[in-house]
Amino acid sequence: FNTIGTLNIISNHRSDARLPTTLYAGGFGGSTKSKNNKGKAKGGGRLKKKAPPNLFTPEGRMEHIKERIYAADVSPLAKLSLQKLPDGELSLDIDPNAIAVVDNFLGEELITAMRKEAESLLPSMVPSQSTRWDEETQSVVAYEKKGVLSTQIEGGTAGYEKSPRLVEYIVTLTANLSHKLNQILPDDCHLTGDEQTNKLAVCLGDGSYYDKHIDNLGGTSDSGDRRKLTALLYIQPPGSHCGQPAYPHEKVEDDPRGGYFRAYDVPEMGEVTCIAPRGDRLVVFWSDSLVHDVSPSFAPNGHDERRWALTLWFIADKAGKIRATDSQVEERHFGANTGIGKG
Ligand SMILES: O=C(O)CCC(=O)C(=O)O
Ligand SMILES: [Fe+2]
Repeated sequence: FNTIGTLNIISNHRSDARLPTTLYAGGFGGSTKSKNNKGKAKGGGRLKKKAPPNLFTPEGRMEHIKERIYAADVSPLAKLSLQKLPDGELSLDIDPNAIAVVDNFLGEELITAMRKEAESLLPSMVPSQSTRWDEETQSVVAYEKKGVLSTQIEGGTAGYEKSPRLVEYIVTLTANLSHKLNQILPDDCHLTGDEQTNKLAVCLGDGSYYDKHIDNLGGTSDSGDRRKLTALLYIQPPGSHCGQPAYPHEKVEDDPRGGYFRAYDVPEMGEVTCIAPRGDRLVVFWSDSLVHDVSPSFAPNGHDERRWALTLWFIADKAGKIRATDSQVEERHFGANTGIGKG
Protein backbone atom coordinates (compact mmCIF):
# COMPACT_ATOMS: atom_id res chain seq x y z
CA PHE A 1 0.00 0.00 0.00
CA ASN A 2 1.03 3.58 -0.45
CA THR A 3 0.80 6.20 2.18
CA ILE A 4 -0.25 9.64 1.11
CA GLY A 5 1.52 12.39 2.93
CA THR A 6 -0.24 15.61 3.72
CA LEU A 7 -3.11 16.06 1.33
CA ASN A 8 -3.26 19.49 -0.19
CA ILE A 9 -6.71 20.54 -1.13
CA ILE A 10 -7.20 23.26 -3.64
CA SER A 11 -10.42 25.06 -3.01
CA ASN A 12 -12.00 26.29 -6.21
CA HIS A 13 -15.37 27.56 -5.11
CA ARG A 14 -14.31 31.16 -4.66
CA SER A 15 -14.75 33.88 -7.20
CA ASP A 16 -10.98 34.35 -7.06
CA ALA A 17 -10.55 30.70 -7.98
CA ARG A 18 -7.24 31.38 -9.64
CA LEU A 19 -5.78 32.13 -6.22
CA PRO A 20 -6.34 28.71 -4.69
CA THR A 21 -6.52 28.25 -0.95
CA THR A 22 -4.42 25.31 0.15
CA LEU A 23 -5.80 23.45 3.12
CA TYR A 24 -3.51 21.09 4.97
CA ALA A 25 -4.82 18.08 6.81
CA GLY A 26 -2.64 18.78 9.82
CA GLY A 27 -3.48 22.43 10.01
CA PHE A 28 -7.14 22.42 9.15
CA GLY A 29 -9.02 22.16 12.40
CA GLY A 30 -6.44 19.60 13.44
CA SER A 31 -4.52 18.89 16.57
CA THR A 32 -3.99 22.41 17.85
CA LYS A 33 -7.24 24.18 17.12
CA SER A 34 -10.09 21.96 18.08
CA LYS A 35 -9.60 21.38 21.79
CA ASN A 36 -12.76 21.44 23.85
CA ASN A 37 -14.99 22.59 21.05
CA LYS A 38 -17.83 20.30 22.06
CA GLY A 39 -21.04 22.29 21.88
CA LYS A 40 -19.46 25.49 23.07
CA ALA A 41 -20.84 28.76 21.82
CA LYS A 42 -18.31 31.28 20.54
CA GLY A 43 -17.47 33.87 23.15
CA GLY A 44 -18.62 31.62 25.97
CA GLY A 45 -22.19 32.91 25.84
CA ARG A 46 -25.45 30.99 25.68
CA LEU A 47 -25.71 28.23 23.12
CA LYS A 48 -27.39 29.61 20.02
CA LYS A 49 -29.26 27.46 17.56
CA LYS A 50 -26.74 26.72 14.85
CA ALA A 51 -27.32 27.60 11.23
CA PRO A 52 -27.49 24.48 9.03
CA PRO A 53 -24.15 23.65 7.43
CA ASN A 54 -23.48 25.09 4.01
CA LEU A 55 -22.72 21.96 2.04
CA PHE A 56 -22.10 23.95 -1.15
CA THR A 57 -18.62 25.07 -0.12
CA PRO A 58 -15.55 23.01 0.81
CA GLU A 59 -15.16 24.89 4.08
CA GLY A 60 -18.84 24.34 4.93
CA ARG A 61 -18.60 20.63 4.17
CA MET A 62 -15.40 20.18 6.17
CA GLU A 63 -16.83 22.08 9.11
CA HIS A 64 -19.91 19.86 8.93
CA ILE A 65 -17.82 16.67 8.86
CA LYS A 66 -15.76 17.95 11.78
CA GLU A 67 -18.90 18.58 13.82
CA ARG A 68 -20.19 15.10 13.02
CA ILE A 69 -16.88 13.60 14.17
CA TYR A 70 -17.03 15.42 17.50
CA ALA A 71 -20.68 14.40 17.94
CA ALA A 72 -19.98 10.72 17.21
CA ASP A 73 -19.67 8.19 20.00
CA VAL A 74 -16.39 6.38 19.44
CA SER A 75 -15.91 5.56 23.12
CA PRO A 76 -16.12 1.77 22.50
CA LEU A 77 -12.58 2.06 21.10
CA ALA A 78 -11.24 3.15 24.49
CA LYS A 79 -12.74 0.12 26.20
CA LEU A 80 -10.33 -1.95 28.27
CA SER A 81 -10.31 -5.72 28.52
CA LEU A 82 -8.22 -8.37 30.24
CA GLN A 83 -5.83 -10.01 27.84
CA LYS A 84 -3.48 -12.91 28.20
CA LEU A 85 0.16 -12.05 27.55
CA PRO A 86 2.43 -14.63 25.86
CA ASP A 87 3.84 -15.56 29.29
CA GLY A 88 0.31 -16.32 30.54
CA GLU A 89 0.03 -13.21 32.70
CA LEU A 90 -3.14 -11.14 32.44
CA SER A 91 -3.00 -7.49 31.53
CA LEU A 92 -5.68 -4.81 31.33
CA ASP A 93 -5.36 -3.12 27.96
CA ILE A 94 -7.28 -1.55 25.06
CA ASP A 95 -9.65 -4.21 23.78
CA PRO A 96 -8.19 -5.57 20.52
CA ASN A 97 -11.69 -6.42 19.23
CA ALA A 98 -13.38 -3.12 20.02
CA ILE A 99 -15.66 -1.72 17.30
CA ALA A 100 -17.39 1.65 17.12
CA VAL A 101 -20.43 1.88 14.84
CA VAL A 102 -21.79 5.34 14.06
CA ASP A 103 -25.04 5.53 12.08
CA ASN A 104 -26.25 8.52 10.05
CA PHE A 105 -22.73 9.86 10.22
CA LEU A 106 -22.63 12.54 7.53
CA GLY A 107 -26.27 13.00 6.59
CA GLU A 108 -28.25 12.10 3.50
CA GLU A 109 -27.25 15.07 1.37
CA LEU A 110 -23.50 14.65 1.69
CA ILE A 111 -23.46 10.85 1.49
CA THR A 112 -25.59 10.99 -1.67
CA ALA A 113 -23.18 13.45 -3.28
CA MET A 114 -20.25 11.28 -2.22
CA ARG A 115 -21.85 8.25 -3.84
CA LYS A 116 -22.14 10.19 -7.11
CA GLU A 117 -18.47 11.11 -6.93
CA ALA A 118 -17.51 7.52 -6.11
CA GLU A 119 -19.47 6.19 -9.09
CA SER A 120 -17.81 8.71 -11.38
CA LEU A 121 -14.48 7.08 -10.52
CA LEU A 122 -15.64 3.58 -11.57
CA PRO A 123 -13.98 3.67 -15.03
CA SER A 124 -10.58 4.19 -13.38
CA MET A 125 -11.01 1.46 -10.76
CA VAL A 126 -9.07 -1.80 -11.05
CA PRO A 127 -9.51 -5.34 -9.68
CA SER A 128 -8.68 -5.31 -5.99
CA GLN A 129 -5.53 -7.16 -4.96
CA SER A 130 -5.42 -9.48 -2.00
CA THR A 131 -3.01 -12.01 -0.57
CA ARG A 132 -3.47 -15.59 0.63
CA TRP A 133 -1.34 -18.43 1.91
CA ASP A 134 -0.50 -20.95 -0.80
CA GLU A 135 -0.09 -24.49 0.59
CA GLU A 136 1.74 -25.76 -2.48
CA THR A 137 4.50 -23.19 -2.55
CA GLN A 138 4.27 -22.50 1.21
CA SER A 139 4.29 -18.78 0.61
CA VAL A 140 2.02 -15.77 0.57
CA VAL A 141 0.73 -15.15 -2.94
CA ALA A 142 -1.18 -12.22 -4.42
CA TYR A 143 -4.46 -12.73 -6.23
CA GLU A 144 -7.16 -10.56 -7.75
CA LYS A 145 -10.33 -10.41 -5.73
CA LYS A 146 -13.27 -11.49 -7.86
CA GLY A 147 -15.92 -8.85 -8.40
CA VAL A 148 -14.26 -6.14 -6.32
CA LEU A 149 -12.82 -3.01 -7.92
CA SER A 150 -10.86 -0.41 -6.02
CA THR A 151 -8.75 2.71 -6.24
CA GLN A 152 -6.86 4.97 -3.88
CA ILE A 153 -8.12 8.52 -3.48
CA GLU A 154 -5.23 10.88 -4.07
CA GLY A 155 -4.80 14.37 -2.77
CA GLY A 156 -3.38 17.28 -4.73
CA THR A 157 -5.09 19.29 -7.42
CA ALA A 158 -5.80 16.43 -9.79
CA GLY A 159 -7.26 14.19 -7.08
CA TYR A 160 -9.31 16.99 -5.65
CA GLU A 161 -10.82 17.86 -9.00
CA LYS A 162 -11.96 14.28 -9.53
CA SER A 163 -13.70 13.78 -6.19
CA PRO A 164 -13.63 16.87 -3.95
CA ARG A 165 -16.01 15.56 -1.31
CA LEU A 166 -14.15 12.29 -0.91
CA VAL A 167 -10.86 14.18 -0.44
CA GLU A 168 -12.44 16.62 2.01
CA TYR A 169 -13.83 13.69 4.00
CA ILE A 170 -10.46 11.93 4.11
CA VAL A 171 -8.54 15.03 5.19
CA THR A 172 -11.09 16.03 7.82
CA LEU A 173 -11.51 12.56 9.28
CA THR A 174 -7.74 12.01 9.42
CA ALA A 175 -7.08 15.24 11.29
CA ASN A 176 -10.05 15.25 13.62
CA LEU A 177 -10.86 11.65 14.49
CA SER A 178 -7.18 11.08 15.33
CA HIS A 179 -7.23 14.15 17.55
CA LYS A 180 -10.43 13.12 19.27
CA LEU A 181 -9.23 9.55 19.86
CA ASN A 182 -5.74 10.56 21.03
CA GLN A 183 -7.38 12.36 23.94
CA ILE A 184 -8.98 9.17 25.24
CA LEU A 185 -6.40 6.56 24.24
CA PRO A 186 -3.07 5.54 25.77
CA ASP A 187 0.12 6.69 24.01
CA ASP A 188 0.78 3.36 22.32
CA CYS A 189 -2.50 3.72 20.40
CA HIS A 190 -1.89 7.29 19.24
CA LEU A 191 -2.49 8.21 15.61
CA THR A 192 -1.05 10.80 13.28
CA GLY A 193 -3.44 13.46 12.01
CA ASP A 194 -1.70 14.31 8.78
CA GLU A 195 -1.02 10.98 7.16
CA GLN A 196 -3.31 8.17 6.08
CA THR A 197 -3.85 5.59 3.43
CA ASN A 198 -7.21 4.74 1.88
CA LYS A 199 -9.18 2.60 -0.52
CA LEU A 200 -12.43 3.17 -2.34
CA ALA A 201 -13.90 -0.22 -3.18
CA VAL A 202 -17.04 -1.48 -4.86
CA CYS A 203 -18.43 -5.01 -4.79
CA LEU A 204 -20.04 -5.40 -8.20
CA GLY A 205 -22.87 -7.54 -6.86
CA ASP A 206 -21.95 -10.98 -8.16
CA GLY A 207 -21.45 -12.57 -4.77
CA SER A 208 -18.02 -11.09 -4.23
CA TYR A 209 -16.69 -11.26 -0.69
CA TYR A 210 -13.58 -10.61 1.41
CA ASP A 211 -11.78 -13.51 3.04
CA LYS A 212 -11.20 -13.54 6.75
CA HIS A 213 -8.18 -11.39 7.60
CA ILE A 214 -6.48 -8.87 9.87
CA ASP A 215 -5.69 -5.62 8.02
CA ASN A 216 -2.16 -5.19 9.40
CA LEU A 217 -0.12 -8.24 10.35
CA GLY A 218 3.08 -6.22 10.57
CA GLY A 219 3.42 -6.34 14.33
CA THR A 220 6.15 -8.92 14.54
CA SER A 221 8.11 -7.96 11.46
CA ASP A 222 9.71 -4.75 10.37
CA SER A 223 7.21 -4.47 7.53
CA GLY A 224 6.90 -0.73 7.75
CA ASP A 225 3.12 -1.11 7.80
CA ARG A 226 2.06 1.46 10.40
CA ARG A 227 -1.69 1.18 9.87
CA LYS A 228 -3.29 1.21 13.31
CA LEU A 229 -6.98 2.05 12.98
CA THR A 230 -9.46 1.29 10.20
CA ALA A 231 -12.49 3.50 9.51
CA LEU A 232 -15.00 2.19 6.95
CA LEU A 233 -17.69 4.44 5.53
CA TYR A 234 -20.49 2.76 3.59
CA ILE A 235 -21.51 4.97 0.70
CA GLN A 236 -25.05 3.76 0.08
CA PRO A 237 -28.28 5.66 0.50
CA PRO A 238 -28.91 6.09 4.24
CA GLY A 239 -31.41 3.55 5.45
CA SER A 240 -30.32 0.90 2.97
CA HIS A 241 -29.68 -2.44 4.68
CA CYS A 242 -31.89 -1.37 7.54
CA GLY A 243 -32.76 -4.93 8.48
CA GLN A 244 -34.49 -5.82 11.72
CA PRO A 245 -33.18 -6.21 14.34
CA ALA A 246 -30.70 -3.33 14.39
CA TYR A 247 -26.97 -3.41 15.21
CA PRO A 248 -25.57 -5.07 17.31
CA HIS A 249 -28.11 -7.81 16.68
CA GLU A 250 -28.07 -7.72 12.89
CA LYS A 251 -27.77 -11.01 11.04
CA VAL A 252 -26.47 -11.74 7.57
CA GLU A 253 -29.69 -13.59 6.73
CA ASP A 254 -31.66 -10.37 7.26
CA ASP A 255 -30.89 -9.07 3.80
CA PRO A 256 -30.65 -10.73 0.36
CA ARG A 257 -27.99 -8.22 -0.63
CA GLY A 258 -25.58 -9.66 1.94
CA GLY A 259 -22.23 -7.89 2.02
CA TYR A 260 -22.15 -7.88 5.81
CA PHE A 261 -18.99 -6.96 7.64
CA ARG A 262 -18.37 -9.81 10.08
CA ALA A 263 -16.09 -9.48 13.06
CA TYR A 264 -14.91 -12.48 14.99
CA ASP A 265 -14.08 -12.78 18.66
CA VAL A 266 -15.91 -9.66 19.81
CA PRO A 267 -16.65 -10.32 23.46
CA GLU A 268 -20.22 -10.35 24.79
CA MET A 269 -21.58 -10.51 21.24
CA GLY A 270 -21.22 -14.19 20.58
CA GLU A 271 -18.87 -15.68 18.07
CA VAL A 272 -19.61 -13.44 15.10
CA THR A 273 -20.75 -9.84 15.04
CA CYS A 274 -22.60 -8.94 11.83
CA ILE A 275 -22.62 -5.36 10.68
CA ALA A 276 -24.71 -4.40 7.66
CA PRO A 277 -23.10 -2.11 5.08
CA ARG A 278 -25.81 0.39 5.81
CA GLY A 279 -25.56 3.69 3.97
CA ASP A 280 -23.84 6.50 5.90
CA ARG A 281 -22.60 4.08 8.55
CA LEU A 282 -19.08 4.49 9.94
CA VAL A 283 -17.37 1.41 11.37
CA VAL A 284 -14.08 1.89 13.25
CA PHE A 285 -11.77 -0.83 14.62
CA TRP A 286 -8.11 -1.69 15.27
CA SER A 287 -6.27 -2.56 12.05
CA ASP A 288 -3.68 -4.65 13.89
CA SER A 289 -6.01 -6.99 15.73
CA LEU A 290 -9.61 -7.38 14.53
CA VAL A 291 -10.28 -10.56 12.57
CA HIS A 292 -12.99 -9.82 9.99
CA ASP A 293 -14.39 -10.65 6.58
CA VAL A 294 -17.23 -9.60 4.28
CA SER A 295 -20.05 -12.01 3.39
CA PRO A 296 -21.02 -12.47 -0.29
CA SER A 297 -22.51 -9.29 -1.69
CA PHE A 298 -25.32 -9.12 -4.26
CA ALA A 299 -27.15 -6.36 -6.09
CA PRO A 300 -30.39 -8.06 -7.18
CA ASN A 301 -32.00 -4.81 -8.30
CA GLY A 302 -29.14 -3.32 -10.24
CA HIS A 303 -26.21 -0.99 -9.88
CA ASP A 304 -27.78 1.22 -7.23
CA GLU A 305 -27.48 -1.69 -4.81
CA ARG A 306 -23.77 -2.21 -5.38
CA ARG A 307 -21.78 -2.10 -2.18
CA TRP A 308 -19.50 0.95 -2.01
CA ALA A 309 -17.10 1.40 0.89
CA LEU A 310 -14.43 4.01 1.55
CA THR A 311 -11.76 2.65 3.89
CA LEU A 312 -9.41 5.01 5.65
CA TRP A 313 -6.43 3.66 7.56
CA PHE A 314 -5.05 5.84 10.32
CA ILE A 315 -1.31 5.59 10.89
CA ALA A 316 0.30 5.07 14.31
CA ASP A 317 2.30 8.09 15.42
CA LYS A 318 5.84 7.84 16.81
CA ALA A 319 4.61 6.59 20.19
CA GLY A 320 2.04 4.29 18.59
CA LYS A 321 2.75 0.56 18.46
CA ILE A 322 1.56 -2.10 16.04
CA ARG A 323 0.43 -5.15 18.00
CA ALA A 324 1.88 -8.56 17.22
CA THR A 325 -0.83 -11.00 16.13
CA ASP A 326 -1.95 -13.15 19.05
CA SER A 327 -0.79 -16.69 18.30
CA GLN A 328 -3.97 -18.22 19.71
CA VAL A 329 -6.12 -15.95 17.54
CA GLU A 330 -4.00 -16.89 14.55
CA GLU A 331 -4.36 -20.59 15.22
CA ARG A 332 -8.08 -20.42 15.89
CA HIS A 333 -8.94 -18.51 12.72
CA PHE A 334 -6.25 -19.33 10.24
CA GLY A 335 -4.92 -22.72 11.25
CA ALA A 336 -1.49 -23.64 12.57
CA ASN A 337 -0.01 -23.31 9.08
CA THR A 338 -0.77 -19.62 9.12
CA GLY A 339 -3.11 -19.35 6.16
CA ILE A 340 -3.68 -15.91 7.58
CA GLY A 341 -5.12 -13.27 5.31
CA LYS A 342 -4.19 -9.64 5.09
CA GLY A 343 -6.39 -6.72 4.10
O1 LIG B 1 -15.73 -3.24 3.10
C1 LIG B 1 -15.69 -3.76 4.20
O2 LIG B 1 -16.68 -3.84 4.94
C2 LIG B 1 -14.39 -4.31 4.73
C3 LIG B 1 -13.26 -4.25 3.77
C4 LIG B 1 -11.99 -4.78 4.36
O3 LIG B 1 -12.00 -5.57 5.27
C5 LIG B 1 -10.68 -4.33 3.86
O4 LIG B 1 -10.63 -3.65 2.84
O5 LIG B 1 -9.67 -4.65 4.49
FE1 LIG C 1 -10.14 -5.48 6.28
